[in-house]
Amino acid sequence: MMLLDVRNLTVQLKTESLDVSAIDKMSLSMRDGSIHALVGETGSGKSLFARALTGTLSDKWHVKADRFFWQGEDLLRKSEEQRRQIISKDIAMIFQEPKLSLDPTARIGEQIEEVIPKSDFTGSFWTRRQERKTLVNKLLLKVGIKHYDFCSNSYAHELSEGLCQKVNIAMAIVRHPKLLIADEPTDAMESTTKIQILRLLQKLNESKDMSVLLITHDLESVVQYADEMTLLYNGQSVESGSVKRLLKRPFHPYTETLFKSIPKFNTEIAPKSRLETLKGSTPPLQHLPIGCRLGPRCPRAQKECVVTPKSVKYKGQVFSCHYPINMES
Ligand SMILES: Nc1ncnc2c1ncn2[C@@H]1O[C@H](COP(=O)(O)OP(=O)(O)OP(=O)(O)O)[C@@H](O)[C@H]1O
Repeated sequence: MMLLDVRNLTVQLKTESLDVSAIDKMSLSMRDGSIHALVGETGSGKSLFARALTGTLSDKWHVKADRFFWQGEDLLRKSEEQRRQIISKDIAMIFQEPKLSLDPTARIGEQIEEVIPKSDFTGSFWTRRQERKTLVNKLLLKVGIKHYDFCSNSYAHELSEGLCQKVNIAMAIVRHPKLLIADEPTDAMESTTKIQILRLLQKLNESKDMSVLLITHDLESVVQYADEMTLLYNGQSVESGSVKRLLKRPFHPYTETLFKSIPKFNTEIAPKSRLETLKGSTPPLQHLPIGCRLGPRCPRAQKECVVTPKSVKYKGQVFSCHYPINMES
């Protein structure tokens, strides 16, 4: 079943000097129980998309979409309040820089206790204190923290980044969300900690049947941990589909270049030769090209590319390009 189906989501920034679509008709469909990666260079709009989904953008951003289905339910037909209730019950989010998400003035245990729903406490008033402690310890154990007493008695600054991210995950799963949005959860972490966090998310996905939207620019993690991916360039969805298929046969030239820019995925490259990259750099929000935003950097761009390409579904993948590659095979 489809967990999430968003079509043509646009996020506009309207100020006195600027009126621009930071996200331009982006679509994303996610299967229930999957790990879906949302991939894109820095500034491509990954976090904006996540915040638009969860309704946490400020008033200067204007969000509209043609379709927003959650577990088969049309959320666009609901009132804002109903939408907020559904989303806050079913979707949780963790962020990069895990220490900043925690309160520096409270011990970890106290912070976790605060997010445990009252309905989880079943004992009498006199046993509450012990019950709270047991629930906190159980949660910490669930995210792989064996020294739970030490952890719950500490402040965020006394713990490592990896431990703080595990605490954030513990707090996020306390209400058993259907979807966990992990916004660059391992950014700037050293590789062993990064693997621990990604494995934990994978384990929770398998054991708790919790879907994960993994926001990242790290393609190696995507290939290892995600089932499906959506690739974003400058606020436009480029291509989406199963990670394995996209790696094997991308239809969009941007997807191909991105995979080829990583030596591990570019087996044809001769020793000491240059890795493939696109010329130029991503334009700022104030100077976005019209039509396909990759146009000025794309080796296959032609006149037609000044018109935004429509999404095409082909062999299980969805891509937006006037001149796709690998179509004949
Ligand atoms: N509060 C804001 N005010 C103005 N522009 C913003 C704001 N937040 C984001 N943007 C712009 O919106 C675009 C998308 O930003 P976003 O943070 O979603 O990118 P991202 O893909 O998540 O990048 P990163 O990987 O660096 O987190 C960027 O051009 C960014 O400069």
